[in-house]
Amino acid sequence: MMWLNRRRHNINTLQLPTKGGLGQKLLAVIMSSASLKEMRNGGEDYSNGHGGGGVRDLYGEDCATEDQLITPWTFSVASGCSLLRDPRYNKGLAFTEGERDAHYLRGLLPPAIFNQELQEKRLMHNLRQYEVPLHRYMAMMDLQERNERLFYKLLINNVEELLPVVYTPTVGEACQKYGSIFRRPQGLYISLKEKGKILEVLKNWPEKSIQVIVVTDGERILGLGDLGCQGMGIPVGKLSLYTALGGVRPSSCLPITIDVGTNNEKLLNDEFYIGLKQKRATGQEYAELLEEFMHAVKQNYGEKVLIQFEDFANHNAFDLLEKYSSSHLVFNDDIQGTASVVLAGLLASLKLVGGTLVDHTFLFLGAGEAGTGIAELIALEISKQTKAPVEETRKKIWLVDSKGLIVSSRLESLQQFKKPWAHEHEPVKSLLDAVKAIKPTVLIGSSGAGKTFTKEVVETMASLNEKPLILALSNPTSQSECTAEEAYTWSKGKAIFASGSPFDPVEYEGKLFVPGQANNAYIFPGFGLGLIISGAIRVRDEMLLAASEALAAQVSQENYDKGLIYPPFSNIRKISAHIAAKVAAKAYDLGLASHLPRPKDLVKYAESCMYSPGYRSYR
Ligand SMILES: O=C([O-])CC(=O)C(=O)O
Ligand SMILES: [Mg+2]
Repeated sequence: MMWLNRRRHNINTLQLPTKGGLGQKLLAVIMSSASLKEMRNGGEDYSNGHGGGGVRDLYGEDCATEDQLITPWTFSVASGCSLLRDPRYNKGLAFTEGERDAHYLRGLLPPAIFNQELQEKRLMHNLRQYEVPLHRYMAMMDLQERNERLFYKLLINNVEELLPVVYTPTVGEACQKYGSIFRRPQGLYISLKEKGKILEVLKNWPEKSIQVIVVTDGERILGLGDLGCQGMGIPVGKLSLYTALGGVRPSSCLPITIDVGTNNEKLLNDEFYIGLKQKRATGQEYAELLEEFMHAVKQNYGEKVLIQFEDFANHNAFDLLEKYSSSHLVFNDDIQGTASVVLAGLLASLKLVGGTLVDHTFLFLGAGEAGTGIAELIALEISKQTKAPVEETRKKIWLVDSKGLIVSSRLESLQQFKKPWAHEHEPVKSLLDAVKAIKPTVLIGSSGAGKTFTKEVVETMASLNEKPLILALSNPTSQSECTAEEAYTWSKGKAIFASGSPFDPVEYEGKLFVPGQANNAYIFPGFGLGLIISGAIRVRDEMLLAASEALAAQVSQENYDKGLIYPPFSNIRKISAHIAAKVAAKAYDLGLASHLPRPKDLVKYAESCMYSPGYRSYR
C-alpha cells in the first residue's frame, strides 16, 4: 500500500519538462513531504513508504549479469500531443492556461477551459443520451482510455448509475461482443503461444509495481458460459471497481486473460473472434501453463501481489484455489467473494426476519463455486457462533444441482466439492419438491441458469415462511433465477429479495419494494484493499468472515426500514474502508501481515491510502 501513497506523492511533484530537455530526461522521482500531513493520524505517520518494500531491484536490472537479458524501460516526461494521448495524465479541456503554455498544448485544444466538474456534467449528459446499454459501455471504455481520472471521477460520483454499465449486466454483453467492439487492447493476454515465455510477457506490461491481478481463463463468464479470450471484459471491469470502489491505484492493477482455447463453437466459427481458435487445453497442458503463470507472477511481483481468480469453470476454480492458497496470495471471487457478500446479507437480514443463523434452514439451487462457497462460509459462521463442529453445522444447509437434491445415496458419483453436502435424505428430483421437503427459510439461486425460481417455487416459499429470504444470484440479469417483480408479486409482498445483478424498485399493491444487490462487488474491493494495506501474504477464511461482518454492520436502520439487507452502493468507499480495516486487522491478528508496525486506526489508514480521481496540477 505504501506504493499507493508514494505514487500519489509522485504525481503531486511531477518533474515536468523545461524547454531544453523536452521528453528526453528521465523522470526524477522526488518524494514530496507537502502532503504527508494528510497522512498523519493520531500521531502516526503513515507516509513511510518503506513498509511496502521501499526501493527494490524489481526487475533484476541491477543484479543482472552481462549475458542476462533485461527490458530497457525508460520513463520520459510527456507534453504536447503525447500528453493529450496519455490517459493517465490527460485532462482534456481542463488544462489551465499555464499548463497549456508550459506543456506545448497551445492550439492543440479549443480555447475553452472546463473544470473537472463541468467535464463530468458534460459526459454524464452525453452518456444518458445513449439508449443502448452497450453504447454506454463503449463510451465509458473510450473515456477510460482517454482520460483515466475523469473516468474514475464519473464512476465514483455516479456509482449507482454507472455500475450496471461498466459491470454486470452490461459487461456480460460486452464480453459476448468483444470481438466486434474491440478497439484498443486492454490488459494482458497470455495464451498457449506464450508457454515458456510468461515471465517475459509480464515484463512487457509497462507497470512494474502491481498489487492486484484479476485473472480469468474465460471458461465461465458470469452465467454466460465459455467466452474464451473475450472474457477479458471481466478482469478489466473488476479492476475498475478495485479502483473506484476500493481506492486501489489504477496503475497497480493488472487484468489478465489466459487463453487456452475455447469450446464455444460459435466463437470458433466467428471470423472476428480475437482468441486462439482451438478447443480448450485441459489436464496437464492446462495445469502446466497455470503453474508457469503463478510462478512467473510471484517471481516478477513478489509475495504480496494479490491474484484474484475470476470466472473459471468449477473444476479449475476449486483446484487452483486449493493448489495455490498455501503458496500465493490468492482469492477466488466467485467462491469466496460471493460467499462473503451473501453471508453479510444473511447476517443483516436477521434484523428483519429474527433469530440467529442457526435458526434458519438454507436451500441452494446450484452447487458450484458460488453455491458451495456460500454454504461453507455459512457453516463456518454458525460454527464460530455456536462452537459446534462444522460437520454438524453443515447439516442445516442443502444443495440442489442438475440431478436434484444432493443426498448421501449420490455420494459416490459426486465431485469432491459437493461431497460435504450429501446429507441423509431420500432422493428428490426437482427444486419445487426440494423446497417442499426441506422447508427452507432461505432460498439461494447460484446455478447460472435463469428463470428457475418459478411461480410455484416462490409461492411455496411464501406459504412456508412469514418473510422468505430469496436470493437470485446468477448474472447477468438474463440469468437471474427470477426478477424482483416476480419475487414480490408471487410472494404477495412477503419476500425479502436480493439479486446478483441490479433490479429497479418494484411497486406492489401501493408499496415500494427496493431489491438489494447481493454482488461480490461489495466485498472484493475492500477485501483486496485490506490485504494490500496490511501487506498480507495469505488469505484465510477468518478474513472472509470479518469482511461479511463488516459489511453487515454498515446496513443502517434507514436501509432496514426499506427492506434492504445491503447498504446502498453510493456509500461504497466508506464501506470498503471498513471492510479493509477488518480484513487487515484479521491479517495482523493471524500473524499474516507484513506491513509493520500495525496502524492504530485501520479505518482512517485505509481511507488515507485510497486513490482519489481529482486532477493534479502540472508545473
Ligand atoms: O461479476 C459479477 O457480477 C459477479 C460474479 O463474480 C459472477 O457472476 O461471476
Ligand atoms: Mg465472477
